[in-house]
Amino acid sequence: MLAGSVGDFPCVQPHSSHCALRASALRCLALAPALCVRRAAIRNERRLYSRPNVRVHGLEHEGDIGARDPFEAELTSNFGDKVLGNSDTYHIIRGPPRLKELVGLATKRCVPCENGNATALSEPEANKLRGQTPGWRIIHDEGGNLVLQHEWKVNNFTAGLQLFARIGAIAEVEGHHPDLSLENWNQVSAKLMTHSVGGLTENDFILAAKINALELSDLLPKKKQRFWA
Ligand SMILES: C[C@H](O)[C@H](O)[C@H]1CNC2=NC(N)=NC(=O)C2=N1
Repeated sequence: MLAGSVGDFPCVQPHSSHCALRASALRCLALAPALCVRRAAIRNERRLYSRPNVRVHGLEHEGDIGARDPFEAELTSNFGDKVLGNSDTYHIIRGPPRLKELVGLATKRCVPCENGNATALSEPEANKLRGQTPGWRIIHDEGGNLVLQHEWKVNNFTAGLQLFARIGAIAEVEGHHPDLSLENWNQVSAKLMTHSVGGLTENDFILAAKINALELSDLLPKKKQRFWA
């Protein structure tokens, strides 16, 4: 009575459907281990492919897709100016999407600083604001005053003049103006300082952030997008 396949088991009840039910239940039981193994394999496969295996700073953050706020050390170390390889490659550290709208420098307006109410920022204060204006660096002019500078290599001389025009339009709206130069036909430089104060004020960083928000891709050579985090 015990030998053979499931179908050989005698039906102990006269009612044939009960017998069929019992036989199919036994068949399922017999198949269960194989089904369990298969289902576990599918689950495992899905688990492996459903979580992006993203490595951030040598750690594996499951589900973390990458962008993060800059660390304090990166901000104060002008990280953006010291990247390896192509030093003028854009490394955009993306904060939470609404951060810029709420508190970003680009949303602020320059304030008139003729009435002596503005004072020049100290170098540490300037360095802190510089962290919000990637691509700009702080240099000293011949008088030792702090200046915020950005250089672009544009496609051609005409692109340089167009870049002047786009920067000039913002400067006129804000009532705050950079010193612009176009040399060697495709090297544009913008230097920002608050002349009435003889140093850097928040106005300079606001204008720099607004210039950073300009769409300039049509004026600049295509560059390889590099991501670091
Ligand atoms: C009257 C006018 O608003 C002032 O002269 C503005 C014009 N643009 C300016 N631009 C800059 N960079 N510094 C200034 O002090 C300044 N002053």
